[in-house]
Amino acid sequence: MEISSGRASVDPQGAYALVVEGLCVNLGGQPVLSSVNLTLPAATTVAVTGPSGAGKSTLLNALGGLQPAARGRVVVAGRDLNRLSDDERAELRLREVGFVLQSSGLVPELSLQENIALPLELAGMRRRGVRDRVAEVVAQLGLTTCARRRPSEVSGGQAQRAAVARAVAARPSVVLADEPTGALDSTNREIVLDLLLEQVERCGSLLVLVTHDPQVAARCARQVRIVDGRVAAGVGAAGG
Ligand SMILES: Nc1ncnc2c1ncn2[C@@H]1O[C@H](COP(=O)(O)OP(=O)(O)OP(=O)(O)O)[C@@H](O)[C@H]1O
Repeated sequence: MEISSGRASVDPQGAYALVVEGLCVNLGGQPVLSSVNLTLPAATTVAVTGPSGAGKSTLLNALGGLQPAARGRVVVAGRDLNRLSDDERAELRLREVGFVLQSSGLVPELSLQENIALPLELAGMRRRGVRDRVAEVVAQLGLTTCARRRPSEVSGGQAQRAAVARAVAARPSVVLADEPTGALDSTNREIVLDLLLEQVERCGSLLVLVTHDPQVAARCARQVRIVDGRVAAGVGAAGG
C-alpha cells in the first residue's frame, strides 16, 4: 500500500511541501548534483542561488519530477516521486507543482485564459470550477483586458503574468520558478515578482525560485546556495 500510494516514510503525513534526501543527479554520465538535502515547509519562499553551471536548474527540474534522481529521493506533498508511475507523477505535477520559466512557455494557439485553464482541465476540474478560478486569477494578475488574446498579441510582461497565473491556478503545494523575471525589463521584473510572491502567499504554496539577481533573492524568506552541485555549507537557512 505504501508503494502504490507513493507515500514516503520520510514525510508520511505530507507535513512538508518538499523533502529532498541525499539527492544525486547525473547528466551525460557526469554527476551534477551530489547529496542534496532540503526540508521545506509550505507557505514559504526560498531563493536558489549560485554560480553558473552549479546545478540550480537541474535541482529545480528534479524537484518537479522532470529529472530523475540517480540516488536519493524527492518527496512532494508527502509523495515520493521515485515510487510513482509516470502517469502518477504527471498527475502529481498537474495538481501539486506549478512551473514558471524565464520565457512564458504559453501555448501560442491558445488565448491567455485558455492557457491558464489548460492545467485545471487536464487535472479534471469541472467546467464551472475552471471558469471561476480562471476569472479569479486573471483579475488578480491584472489580465482582464487581454485574457482573450493570444501570447503573440500581448506584451512580454503580460505573457509572464499569464505564466504565473497558469502556475498557481491549481493552488499547487509547490511553485518552481527558474529565473521567472530574467527576460523582463526592470519595471516588469518588479511587477511580476510582486505578483508571484502575492500569489504563492494567497495559495499557501512553497516557492522555490532560481535567480542570479541578489535583489530578487533578497525578497525570499530563505536562501539556498548551490556550488558544484552541493548545498554550500552554512549559507542556506533552508539547507538540511
Ligand atoms: N543535458 C546535459 N548533459 C550534460 N550536462 C549537462 C546537461 N544539462 C546541463 N548540464 C551540465 O550540468 C551542470 C549544471 O547545469 P544547470 O543548468 O543545472 O546549472 P545552473 O546552475 O542552472 O546554471 P545557470 O546559472 O548558468 O543557468 C552544468 O555544468 C551543465 O553544463
